[in-house]
Amino acid sequence: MTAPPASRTAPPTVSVSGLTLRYRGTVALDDVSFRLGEGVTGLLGPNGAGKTTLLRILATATPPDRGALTVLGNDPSTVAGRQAVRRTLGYLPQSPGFHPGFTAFEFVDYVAILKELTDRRQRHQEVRRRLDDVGLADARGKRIKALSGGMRQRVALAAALVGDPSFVVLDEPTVGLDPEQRMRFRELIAEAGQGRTVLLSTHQTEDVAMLCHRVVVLDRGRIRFDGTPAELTAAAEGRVWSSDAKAQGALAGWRTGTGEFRNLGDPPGGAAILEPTLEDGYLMAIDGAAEGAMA
Ligand SMILES: Nc1ncnc2c1ncn2[C@@H]1O[C@H](COP(=O)(O)OP(=O)(O)OP(=O)(O)O)[C@@H](O)[C@H]1O
Repeated sequence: MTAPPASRTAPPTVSVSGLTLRYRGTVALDDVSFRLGEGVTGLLGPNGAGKTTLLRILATATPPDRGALTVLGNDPSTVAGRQAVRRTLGYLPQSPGFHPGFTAFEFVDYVAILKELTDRRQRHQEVRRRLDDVGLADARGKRIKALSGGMRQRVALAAALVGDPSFVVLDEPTVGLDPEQRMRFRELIAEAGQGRTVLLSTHQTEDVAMLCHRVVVLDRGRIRFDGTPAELTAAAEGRVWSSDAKAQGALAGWRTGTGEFRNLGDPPGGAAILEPTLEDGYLMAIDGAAEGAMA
């Protein structure tokens, strides 16, 4: 886990209050409020929790039905505010929507043009720099359709970081990557978090444990936890135990490689208590089982 940035006491970059959004009958976000400052914050939640919806609102791609949002003091509900937010924003969406015929350079350059980097020479320099940073210096001229999944993700990250945005929104950037690529991505995201506000949506609790100074857990459109990864892990303290057979009444329990069962929930008296992991804390949060510690 990275140390909290020194500027944590600085005013928040992003402030969200009472965000609510429905899709016909589905409440995707229900009265969501939080603040983000410098550094990498993880956003964890199961499928359908509302993560992408929240990120799309933060990236000004979708307006909320209700609630207020400010990014570096700008209000995206006005046209001028939206433009100001977009100038300070880097967004890696869940499906980056590449034009497969574009080269890596052309795609990042296209995003740089949308970000209003008008001076051609400076823009091209910036595009080369971002592609170099993600290790794609030799693949600049390659067509996106000829790149591997991991390389495409790196192009998408270069596009998110072009123009040096202050606020970076990453929607599951490590999905589908092999362990080595994920490690490389962690380095890049940690670097991106230096001096910037980064919100990282992921299903990987390991990514959060290794990268984030803070974690927000979203489930069924509501925030279930907001704190440090250590606090989320501590929420499962005394709630994980081992047994020879699957424990009755456990929230979750599975046989591990040693043949013993690892159980999560309310342990029986005398149970062999195990050290919790961040994933245990996360599972408790989404089961609403550790209510005292939850938001
Ligand atoms: N365009 C849409 N029309 C109708 N319902 C939608 C739409 N987009 C999302 N939803 C619903 O809103 C809820 C939140 O979806 P969202 O994609 O934000 O979740 P998520 O946490 O990003 O999920 P995942 O981890 O699977 O990507 C889900 O119930 C989803 O089915």
